[in-house]
Amino acid sequence: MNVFISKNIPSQAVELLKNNGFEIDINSDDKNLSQEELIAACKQHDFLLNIGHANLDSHFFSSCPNLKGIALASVGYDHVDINAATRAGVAVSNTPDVLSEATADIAFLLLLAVSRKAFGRAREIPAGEWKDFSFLHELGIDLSGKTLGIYGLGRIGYELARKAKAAFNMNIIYYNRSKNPKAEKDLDAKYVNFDDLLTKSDAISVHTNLSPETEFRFNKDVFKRMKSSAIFINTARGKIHNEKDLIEALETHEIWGAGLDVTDPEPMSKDNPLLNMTNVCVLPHIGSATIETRTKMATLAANNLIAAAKGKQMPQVVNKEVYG
Ligand SMILES: NC(=O)C1=CN([C@@H]2O[C@H](COP(=O)(O)OP(=O)(O)OC[C@H]3O[C@@H](n4cnc5c(N)ncnc54)[C@H](OP(=O)(O)O)[C@@H]3O)[C@@H](O)[C@H]2O)C=CC1
Ligand SMILES: O=CC(=O)O
Repeated sequence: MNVFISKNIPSQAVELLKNNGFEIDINSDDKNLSQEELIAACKQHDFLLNIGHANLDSHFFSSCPNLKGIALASVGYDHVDINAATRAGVAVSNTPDVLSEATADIAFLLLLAVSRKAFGRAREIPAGEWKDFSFLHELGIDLSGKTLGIYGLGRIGYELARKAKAAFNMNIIYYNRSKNPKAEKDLDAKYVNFDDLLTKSDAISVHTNLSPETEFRFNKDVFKRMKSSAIFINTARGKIHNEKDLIEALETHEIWGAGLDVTDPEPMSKDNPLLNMTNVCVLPHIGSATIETRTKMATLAANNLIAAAKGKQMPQVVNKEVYG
């Protein structure tokens, strides 16, 4: 069995694959591969351990007839045409749970940083703008006792809610398509409709997957309905908010601030106006980027491939129907 690994991963996961009899080829340049480069590599391989969000569509699957399984080193799989994978007989797995804490930490970091304008204030130092102590210059807002609205209270949303409750005693409200009884019991989270989420939250954090229903859900009309003192956080996918509308909402003070770990496109242009706003923090998609979490993600992906190579169901398979 051979596997193509599309970027460098922690050595523990590579060793695990080797010890289980895999022949390994790695894109050790660590550069993003175009779809044609990925196809050229996968044509020769039984399995793909995929890092990153390159589009794996029906053209990809029909061009790689030898491929038997793909282990994604991500929980999100909006970049994969799952129906095309199933039609091609390719099992696809992802990495749920192991990255929930780390990603919630980044949402929490953004929430706190935006509330205190930390990135904007830090930029004053290298710019030579920190002249004197000011009592009223660019003040932040407190989070304690405020209401955190979670759009998509699943695995990561739960971890953020838990942290916000423990650290700031925030009231948690949330909107999903179905209720989350564990969050209601553990955290006293209250289920609300989407309109109440917008009008009652002091901060809204997005944790849904990207889908046709969530794409551009946060747009001009939605930002208008939020409190003018509200903070918008998105660590899920850049396409869930409309960036032009977000910029306008910030410029016209329809909302108070924003924190983003995800943008559309990625990377964001270095000239993007969001990067110069004092009430905005943008990070380069680092939700799961800790040594421990990336090691767990790669190991989980490797274990899925090991199961597949033994003819077993991948434990974290996304398209179970591929097994018939
Ligand atoms: N920044 C980063 O580095 C990272 C980003 N992510 C992103 O975070 C996303 C969430 O991950 P995770 O928490 O594990 O996923 P989960 O599936 O556990 O949670 C997603 C939640 O969104 C809700 N949801 C889905 N569709 C809708 C909808 N149309 N309207 C309202 N709610 C909806 C779901 O509830 P229900 O089904 O009841 O509606 C569920 O509670 C990933 O898909 C990925 O895109 C993940 C990891 C790292
Ligand atoms: O964006 C990261 C993921 O795991 O999904």
